Amino acid sequence: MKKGENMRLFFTKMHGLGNDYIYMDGFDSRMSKPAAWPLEQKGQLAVMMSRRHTGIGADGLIFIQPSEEAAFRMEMYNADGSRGAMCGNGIRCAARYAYDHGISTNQSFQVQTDSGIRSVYIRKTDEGEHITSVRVDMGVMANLGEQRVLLKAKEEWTDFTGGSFPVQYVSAGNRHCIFFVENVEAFPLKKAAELIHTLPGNEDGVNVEAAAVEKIAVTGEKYIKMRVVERGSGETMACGTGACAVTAAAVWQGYCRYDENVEVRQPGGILTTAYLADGRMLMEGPTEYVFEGYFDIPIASFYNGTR
Ligand SMILES: N[C@H](CCC[C@H](N)C(=O)O)C(=O)O
Repeated sequence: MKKGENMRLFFTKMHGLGNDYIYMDGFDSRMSKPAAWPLEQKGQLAVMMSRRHTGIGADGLIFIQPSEEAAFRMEMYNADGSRGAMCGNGIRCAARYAYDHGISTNQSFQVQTDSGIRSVYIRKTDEGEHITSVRVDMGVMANLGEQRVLLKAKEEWTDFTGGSFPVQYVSAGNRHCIFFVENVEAFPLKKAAELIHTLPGNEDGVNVEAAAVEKIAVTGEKYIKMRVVERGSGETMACGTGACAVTAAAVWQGYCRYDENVEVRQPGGILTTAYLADGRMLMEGPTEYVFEGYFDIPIASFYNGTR
């Protein structure tokens, strides 16, 4: 391709609970093998395409790439161009895409991620006509320790008086920091996330959640309410790895039990998780197509990140 020319990039936009990503298919013969593109350019592309006004609009960009170890390899970038190691809503959508496009012909298959191989299962209606959800074995959740953080009320924080909060760090293949709070909606999550990012150990970023374990009044059944400010994407409507991390933390803190299904309710909808006694976390939830199309970028802007 010559300087001054456009490069045409085909994509499919999908979302899981409103956590929306642009998917680019490295198996698609119309594309010039994105697996070979330099990482920096893929990050720049994520920034350009994710912009809500001048791009396609998304929380990030996910490449579905050929793999020697699994049906495909998932390579994810946040909206700010940073690389993400794992994405729970993303892996469900990528798996759904792979099944629908013949990349896997089995309903059960494996996906390679930057934090290891994950097993996925495409669940269908009894007649086998429709896909109802995708379940993922999210692997082992690692306890990265607890900390007490002081959120001081700043003058401009008129709605928040501050306080000292215990937080739980969890790796769900990516890093999470969880505040268990009384009122998830009222908690100043953005401010809390800003503070958490300044603490030692979080230099490379961290996904920050506010969560509460609540009960359905009539049945007494427990569920988790959660909001998230994601590393590299800001506040999103939902986070799959976040739901898993919060479920593990709720079990460690004694709010929930091993081997029980837990509903994690987020602004974008509900995910079901189950923390198995053997340490694995299962996550199941919906996947939706939004639209597909192509994105033309002038080759020059691809190399300097503008559009
Ligand atoms: N939304 C995602 C997480 C994206 C990962 C990310 N923000 C990071 O760790 O850099 C999820 O459903 O799990």
